[in-house]
Amino acid sequence: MVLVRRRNVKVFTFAFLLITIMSFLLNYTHQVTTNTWDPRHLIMQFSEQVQKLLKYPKRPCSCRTCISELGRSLWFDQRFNSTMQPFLTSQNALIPEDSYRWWLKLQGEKTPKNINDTLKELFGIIPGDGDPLQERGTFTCRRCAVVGNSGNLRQSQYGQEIDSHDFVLRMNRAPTAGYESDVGSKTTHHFVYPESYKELAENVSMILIPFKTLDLHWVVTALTTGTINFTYVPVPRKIKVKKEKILVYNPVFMKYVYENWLEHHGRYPSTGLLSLMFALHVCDEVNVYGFGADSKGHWHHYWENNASAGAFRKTGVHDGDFEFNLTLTLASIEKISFFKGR
Ligand SMILES: CC(=O)N[C@H]1[C@H]([C@H](O)[C@H](O)CO)O[C@](OP(=O)(O)OC[C@H]2O[C@@H](n3ccc(N)nc3=O)[C@H](O)[C@@H]2O)(C(=O)O)C[C@@H]1O
Ligand SMILES: CC(=O)N[C@@H]1[C@@H](O[C@@H]2O[C@H](CO)[C@H](O)[C@H](O)[C@H]2O)[C@@H](O)[C@@H](CO)O[C@H]1O
Repeated sequence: MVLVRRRNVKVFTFAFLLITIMSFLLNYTHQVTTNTWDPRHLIMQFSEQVQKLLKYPKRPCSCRTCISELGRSLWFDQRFNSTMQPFLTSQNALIPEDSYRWWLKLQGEKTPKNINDTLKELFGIIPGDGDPLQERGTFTCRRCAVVGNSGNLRQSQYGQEIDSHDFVLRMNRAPTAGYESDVGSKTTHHFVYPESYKELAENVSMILIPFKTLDLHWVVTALTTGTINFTYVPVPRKIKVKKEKILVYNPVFMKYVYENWLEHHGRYPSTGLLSLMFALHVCDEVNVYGFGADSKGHWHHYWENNASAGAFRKTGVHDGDFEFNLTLTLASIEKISFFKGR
């Protein structure tokens, strides 16, 4: 009797362990979705999962390849720093002195307000707890589309494909209405600075890229008193964005992009490069659309004939050629996919 009970306990324990290990391995890639109870099929799946697990003991995502998996390109591994934090939050709002000094020079602000007071005021109004996009609790494959503003999107018919991503990141004055078949209609995150602000749909997260203290202060006033209406050009006094939807790009991350990736080319990174680098650090798969100058090397737009498209080359604020080559290099090592448009 005791012997039979012991054997039952052993069988039960063995079955329990087998089921636990199997379900762990089957869940490991999230790719096994259909359940068939054919034993041969199960054994094959089991051995496939074991092989993957042995090859990549701690995969960060369930995509075919994950951006943050190192060991594919030395060039990439030497530049990519997964500890860098793309968002400025109330938790990391103490900007180190060297980063602050660098950032302060970007637009040569003459009499900046105290940065700590400004951030305290800002995070007293917006939550400052980062973005759920960054929460990596569940083991998934985050597919992101980064959509630049290039005229090469005209007649591209990329719309549906862009909208199929989990996250769609757009920037500056980029419209979708009227251009859906080429650029899509979905936006989850929109990068702006005061001078490029456009009204956003209610469900879109606004990511402010601050290039000066005044930009941070502008968010405060644009949500309250409406007192700032000019920086180096006129800017909107008020913005219609829910406080919970406002996120802030981290100046420390900006410096990292400038040093590690841009290798000090140009005065500071463009919004396109900042968005792309942001995506590399928060997404598992990144597909890039709307990047590429016209035949004169100017940054033409898909929705307008922008007369000042070449201004950045004259002032040297951005090194468009270096940035473009960087994007192509990332594509050549298959860290991103680049869609060149027309
Ligand atoms: C006159 C001027 O200052 N133009 C700048 C404009 C302007 O301030 C905003 O559009 C205002 O809404 O902003 C910029 O950029 P812009 O808004 O033109 O474009 C966003 C990003 O898309 C990529 N791009 C754009 C056009 C093009 N033909 N090829 C591209 O690759 C680039 O990566 C670019 O960064 C900016 O913020 O970076 C950079 C531009 O130089
Ligand atoms: C064309 C140019 O050099 N304009 C600069 C302006 O640069 C723009 O800054 C934007 C952020 O505020 C964004 O980075 C855009 O891509 C840039 O073209 C600023 O540097 C401004 C500061 O006073 O000076 C203008 O001459």
